[in-house]
Amino acid sequence: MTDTEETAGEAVPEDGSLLQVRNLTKYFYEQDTLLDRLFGEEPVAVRAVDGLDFDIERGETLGLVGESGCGKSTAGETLLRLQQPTDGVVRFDGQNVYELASADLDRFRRNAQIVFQDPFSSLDPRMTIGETVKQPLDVHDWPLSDGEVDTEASVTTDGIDPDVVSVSIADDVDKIVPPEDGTVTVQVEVSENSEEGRADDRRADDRRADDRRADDRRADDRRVDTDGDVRASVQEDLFIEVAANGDAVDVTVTIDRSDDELRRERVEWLLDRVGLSEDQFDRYPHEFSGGQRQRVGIARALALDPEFVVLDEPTSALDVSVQAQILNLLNELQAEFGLTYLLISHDLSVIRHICDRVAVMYLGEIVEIAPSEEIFTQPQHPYTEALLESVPRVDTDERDRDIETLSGDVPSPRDPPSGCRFRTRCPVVIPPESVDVDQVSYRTVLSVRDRIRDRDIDVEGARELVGQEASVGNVDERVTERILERLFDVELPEPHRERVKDAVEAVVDDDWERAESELSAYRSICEVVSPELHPEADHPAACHRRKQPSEVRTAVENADVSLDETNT
Ligand SMILES: Nc1ncnc2c1ncn2[C@@H]1O[C@H](COP(=O)(O)OP(=O)(O)OP(=O)(O)O)[C@@H](O)[C@H]1O
Repeated sequence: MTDTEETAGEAVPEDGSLLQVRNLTKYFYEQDTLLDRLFGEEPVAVRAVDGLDFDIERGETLGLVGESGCGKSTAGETLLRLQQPTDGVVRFDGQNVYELASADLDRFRRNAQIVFQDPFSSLDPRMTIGETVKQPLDVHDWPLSDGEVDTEASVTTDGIDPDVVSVSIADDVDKIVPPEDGTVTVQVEVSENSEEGRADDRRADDRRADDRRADDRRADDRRVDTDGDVRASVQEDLFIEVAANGDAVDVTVTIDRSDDELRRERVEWLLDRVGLSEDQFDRYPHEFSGGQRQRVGIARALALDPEFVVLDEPTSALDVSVQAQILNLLNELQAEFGLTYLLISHDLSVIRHICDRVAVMYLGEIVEIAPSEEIFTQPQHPYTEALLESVPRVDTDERDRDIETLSGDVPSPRDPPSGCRFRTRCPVVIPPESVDVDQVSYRTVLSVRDRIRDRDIDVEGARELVGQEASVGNVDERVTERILERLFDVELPEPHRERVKDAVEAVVDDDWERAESELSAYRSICEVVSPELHPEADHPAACHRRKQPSEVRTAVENADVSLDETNT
């Protein structure tokens, strides 16, 4: 059975990972309206996410890093099923999330949440922050009671014959007490009531008259009720009533609050847990700072007690001084609630602060994935090396690294470069064996060649300029020289300058095909074969200079170009 044929109900994780992503692909189609089709326009695919493979272990934080526009947010949203994938499978706890329906889908939606980048626009200004955090609880009808769950009492007695005690537990206590193996067990203690207990009981009665919900609690954090000589207690968030009738003792345990009251209690607890205060429940977002608003966003994401949270640039809209506080909070919450995170960020210093492993993304693809420290100390992909240039150095070894910085913009995902997508900006493109050339000259020749391919050389403009000059001699030769001057400003060594000159002469002759063939010998394996992540490598990098899967090596061998081993 293939991944796509898999049934939603199957819960068979391949290993212990919480999340398994296989070939996750998301294309957006432009020029795809009815009108476009009427006018004969072809749909254009924006390849935002193009075949991602990774796992996230339980309790782990995986970082997804890359420049703006490389597809990080689309990946995060697609794996949460906020966007429909074009292809691929995401298994959460062994289940294919794209095939989930009804109750399974609801469970996934509760279990997998997102914190958005911008705490200013992600909160509704008309809702109080309490309402904002409470909204997912309302939408999912929290707290949930499962009719299949059994309830039972575990009764301990002191001075009371256990045989005379009868305990009734409300069916819906699983809204508060989590079941284990399909059963909720409530610990009930029944004992003789002491003088001290009676006094407490009278005080509790007085308080109950004022506010039963909030104050009916004793110092030992248990709910207590007494009747005559009998005292019964249960965990503090449940309500207990005891009735001593002759020799019989009847104990009833209920929840005693409406769902709405329970939701409010949870929101107050969450606000407190993220460093805000329950008193702020009725305040509006505009009364809060950016950091506080992001705390609200985090409380909201945690409202339904998820296992997995996508953190999409959670600190990039915040002042640097506040960023560390939010990252520390996320760390604490992860430890407290056993959360698993996917942290999306363009900022490697944020990634370093919090991630166990890092996946580096470029133009819709993962180009390197490894434990966080290895990414920072032994980057394998030239793109990762270039990204690291923007991060302040931590130790001397790293300070001494000698790496060229990243130039230019990320190419359009509408028409990504062939082969290695990074090769148009890569400082270490591999030349063919037959071409002995330094990297700067090689990249210069390639850029001339690409302009010839794109017919992007203005011969007429050069002719006009030459026509205005008062020089003598062959016009075409002067036009060629003029174009060469404009195309590059480095001194190209021979024979490369001569070859480029021949190509430009062909352009001036208006023979673009001959021009292309003059430079065809410069074709790099990087533009012919796509490098891949080796599935068995500990630290895979999608670069021809690194260990490649056998199918890539075969494609390289079969290609018309071969790797120059001296450059690897
Ligand atoms: N709805 C859409 N329609 C068409 N193209 C889209 C759509 N959403 C995103 N894209 C394109 O997909 C590519 C990836 O965008 P995405 O927002 O996922 O990148 P990113 O790495 O998260 O960048 P940023 O940090 O700037 O959000 C971009 O080129 C973007 O323009």
